[in-house]
Amino acid sequence: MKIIDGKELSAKIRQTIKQEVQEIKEHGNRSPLLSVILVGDNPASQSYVRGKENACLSVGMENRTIRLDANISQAELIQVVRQQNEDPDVDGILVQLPLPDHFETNPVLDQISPDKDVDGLHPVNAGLLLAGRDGLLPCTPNGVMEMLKSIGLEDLSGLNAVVVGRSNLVGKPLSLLLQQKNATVTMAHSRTKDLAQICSKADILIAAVGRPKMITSEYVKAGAVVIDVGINRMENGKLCGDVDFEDVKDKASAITPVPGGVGPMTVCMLLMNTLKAYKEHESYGR
Ligand SMILES: NC(=O)C1=CN([C@@H]2O[C@H](COP(=O)(O)OP(=O)(O)OC[C@H]3O[C@@H](n4cnc5c(N)ncnc54)[C@H](OP(=O)(O)O)[C@@H]3O)[C@@H](O)[C@H]2O)C=CC1
Ligand SMILES: Nc1nc(=O)c2c([nH]1)NC[C@@H]1CN(c3ccc(C(=O)N[C@@H](CCC(=O)O)C(=O)O)cc3)C=[N+]21
Repeated sequence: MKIIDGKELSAKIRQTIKQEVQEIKEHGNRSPLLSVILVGDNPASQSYVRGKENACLSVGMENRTIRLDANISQAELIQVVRQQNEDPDVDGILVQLPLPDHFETNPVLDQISPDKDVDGLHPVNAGLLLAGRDGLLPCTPNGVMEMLKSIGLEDLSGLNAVVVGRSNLVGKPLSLLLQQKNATVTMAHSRTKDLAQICSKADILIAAVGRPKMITSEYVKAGAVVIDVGINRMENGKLCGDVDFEDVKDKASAITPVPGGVGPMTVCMLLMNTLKAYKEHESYGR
């Protein structure tokens, strides 16, 4: 069984991003800039945002974190998003989710200019993905595809993929990307009947649910590739995936760990999207 090391793979990809950023700056151009908007003081969100700041630093990109009080209004938050849209130095805008309860998420995300939507969550980018056209892809799904590519799974013709979870952030876009690569995709969710039986037909099994260790060996076909997107914080403070790693590892042909799996790839794809947005911005000479 092979462990797909997301930390190692993301470090490798970050290295190429770093080189490109360096070349950009050596030619006297401005640096790509990611702007992260954090509302409130949710500890998990704060830690993710620090992770994004460090990632930008590690590749020499500029980073701006806008920390806002949890009590600001929806209108005030939208004003901040608009300022970032209008700022020509800003290539990428990310509104850290979840927002505090009194905000409506979709109307806020809808305000992000699609060309700066490095999370790939704006309806325009979601629509481009659905249509199989070029746009900014959501980071976690894109990171999973990179992990599959790294073990030689690029064309998925003839393979069955089962994605457990159908969120707009992960399950739904990932299902589309897998299908684009010619996998035969099943999207499973909380209303799915006989989940274990369906999962056990998968050559590629993806867990994006948010239930610690729910995927045990009975869900897994011998030799399957198992990708664990879940990030669950346990009472002891440790992170745990949706897959019961110890139980599944000897049955799978390849498996991603948590931590050190999909999480670091997500952050890496965010940098890649910011660089992509930068290139688009520069070539259109705004
Ligand atoms: N590694 C990373 O970078 C990232 C990790 N995550 C993690 O991935 C996980 C999923 O995130 P996200 O998609 O945002 O979560 P959501 O809560 O938005 O979606 C969860 C999905 O799982 C389904 N589900 C819930 N319970 C079951 C069940 N018992 N059996 C089958 N399906 C079930 C839900 O079904 P239904 O639609 O019917 O409700 C839903 O589609 C979380 O642990 C999250 O922390 C998220 C983003 C990035
Ligand atoms: N607008 C928005 N976009 C997101 O992409 C987004 C979000 N909001 N809100 C929360 C989720 C979650 N998410 C993670 C990113 C990195 C790790 C990550 O790097 N995890 C490390 C461990 C980090 C640690 O130790 O805490 C790992 O798995 O090895 C995890 C989870 C992005 N999300």
